[in-house]
Amino acid sequence: MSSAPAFKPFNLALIQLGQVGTDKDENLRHAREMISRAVTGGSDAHPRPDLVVLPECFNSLYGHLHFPVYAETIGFTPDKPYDIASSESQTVKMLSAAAKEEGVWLLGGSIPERDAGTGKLYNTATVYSPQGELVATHRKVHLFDIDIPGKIKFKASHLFESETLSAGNTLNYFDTGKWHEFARIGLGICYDVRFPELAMTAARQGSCCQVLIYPSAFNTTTGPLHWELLQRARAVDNQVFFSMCSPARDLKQSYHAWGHSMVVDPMGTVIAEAGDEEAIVFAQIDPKVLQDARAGIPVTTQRRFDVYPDVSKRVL
Ligand SMILES: O=C(O)CCC(=O)C(=O)O
Repeated sequence: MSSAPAFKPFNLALIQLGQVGTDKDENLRHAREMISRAVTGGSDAHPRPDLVVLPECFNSLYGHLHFPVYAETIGFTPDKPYDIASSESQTVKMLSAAAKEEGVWLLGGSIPERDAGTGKLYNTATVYSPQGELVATHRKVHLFDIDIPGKIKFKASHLFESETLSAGNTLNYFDTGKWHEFARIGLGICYDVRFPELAMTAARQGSCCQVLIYPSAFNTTTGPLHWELLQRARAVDNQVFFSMCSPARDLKQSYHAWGHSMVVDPMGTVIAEAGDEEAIVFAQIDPKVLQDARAGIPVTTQRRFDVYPDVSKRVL
């Protein structure tokens, strides 16, 4: 079991990125520009962010036909230093430089990744320290294959993720250690939010994350139904901060993202939310809200593992 990590107030910025098109260089250029804007765009109401987040699949069009074309080899091994200079990934190099130049923690959304050993493709999130180190990755664990008759069919359509992607098989978090330690942050990607066990394991005794952040890209069918509901549910049932960062909606592309990048506090209150256009959403994360939620509604000490199993028992 991990010891309880530090949790201090910090500022979060979600980039609801627009203009993601066919040109990867242009996608990266625009993302870089928006990272700068997020860092300098604070105000009295929204102080300079400590952590900036990009959405799912931010350097590529979304869909299984695009993943092999845009995929990059990352080659990250947990607990081993990663050499950015010899990375084969153009996107990793850009994100590392951006984090270092801006002096900010960066959860660099997700990108299609090709594993150098197996050749398999993954939907992978990467995280950078303000020194530009690649400190964590998360390969999407649950692939997005759904079929709602008459509404939306990703199964066997050009968007069906498992046509080309493989599922990750590890749970991941990162600590904002060293010179400015503020939280332990659990990772997931989009459809992962539908599986409460993943959030539960990250938030509870396995790792004690206080904040869970999932780069995402819901759509205009399931977005209005479940986007907010799922985030508030994961926040309340684990008494943690929960956030998903979406691309902006672009009706010129075949995939219409829902937008509404959001931050929810441990009581289930939506404390920040975008519309559907390009935007930067700022939120102040206050540990006292988590402490008060857990003190006032002490489900943590009231669970009845003599009646039902503790499914979060696995230690990350
Ligand atoms: O779960 C949903 O409704 C949407 C999931 C999704 O868009 C994704 O995983 O990319």
